[in-house]
Amino acid sequence: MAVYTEVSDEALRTFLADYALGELLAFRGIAEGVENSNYALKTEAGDFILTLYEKRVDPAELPYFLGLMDHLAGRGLACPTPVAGRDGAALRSLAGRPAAIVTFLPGVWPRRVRPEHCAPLGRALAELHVAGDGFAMARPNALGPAGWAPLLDGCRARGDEVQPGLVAELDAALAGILAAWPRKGALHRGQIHADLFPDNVFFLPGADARPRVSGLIDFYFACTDLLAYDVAVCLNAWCFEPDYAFNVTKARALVSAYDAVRPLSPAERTALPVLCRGAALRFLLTRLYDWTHTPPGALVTRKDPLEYLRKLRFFGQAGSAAAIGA
Ligand SMILES: Nc1ncnc2c1ncn2[C@@H]1O[C@H](COP(=O)(O)OP(=O)(O)OP(=O)(O)O)[C@@H](O)[C@H]1O
Ligand SMILES: N[C@@H](CCO)C(=O)O
Repeated sequence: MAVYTEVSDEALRTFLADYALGELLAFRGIAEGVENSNYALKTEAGDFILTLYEKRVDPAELPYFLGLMDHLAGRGLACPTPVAGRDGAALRSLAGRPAAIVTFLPGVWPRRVRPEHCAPLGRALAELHVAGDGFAMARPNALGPAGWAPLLDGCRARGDEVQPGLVAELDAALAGILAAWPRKGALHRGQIHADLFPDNVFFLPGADARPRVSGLIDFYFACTDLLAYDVAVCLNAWCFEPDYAFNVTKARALVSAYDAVRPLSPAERTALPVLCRGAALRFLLTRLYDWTHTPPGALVTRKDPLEYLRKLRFFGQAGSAAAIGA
């Protein structure tokens, strides 16, 4: 569940009085998501999402996230648009937490990814990268290569409880990835989503009944980093079957649709295998950290780290970019 902070009727009415959204018509907590408290809000002005930012979000970073969504939506990307209060500020406070209202996006995220989802996803990712151009703020990727060794150190004591030998395997993988990582300036940088998993991409059927992307959400890992790394995140999150087999048809659809909007440079294409290994390690490490640090009974849903060990091993032996659909 993801309603950590309860909002009383009275607090909500006082909060909404600072917006020009008309009367409140409906309000309910949303169970999905693990990071923040989310509410669906309906007023005379339409449908919105109210988010109360919880402990894992640094309030100092919220102007970047909200500013980026505003910039991308202004460039026509289907992402939530922050709604400003009467005083022009979108970032406010409610029930003792930083809070913001964003526009509601219609659509449903795919519970089971089909090949037909992958081309629209690739196109939407490239559109995000193109639309991010010109956004003036920057945010370093806290979960990028420099963050992996400290994360692994945090898992050292209990990592092998998840699988014997895991920590040594990850030490070796990390060393290999860092040695092969693209040097500074070699690949294009920009604003990336960095967590574009299926539960963050909404689809609706298009006129031809094929899925089309209706919205991208959850920009709270967004940062300024290698654009091709975002492609690597998507190859990890979208292109494996439930039995962990890599589906190269999905990968080709994703990469070629991306490439049609924002052509990958030869250097980006060549780097994709190591970027995929890095992305697999990133999700493995954050999952392993949560797995070994979350007390039983906590509200946070723990995700399986070993899913990403399999992906890391796959990308470690996959070899060329062609083998992973690029
Ligand atoms: N702009 C939006 N339009 C429609 N639904 C939304 C929107 N933003 C969030 N939601 C709904 O709220 C749910 C949780 O949102 P989100 O994934 O951002 O939560 P979170 O707690 O920050 O995330 P996570 O745990 O995935 O990092 C989504 O699955 C979706 O159902
Ligand atoms: N997408 C991440 C969770 C953080 O949003 C994962 O699956 O590990």
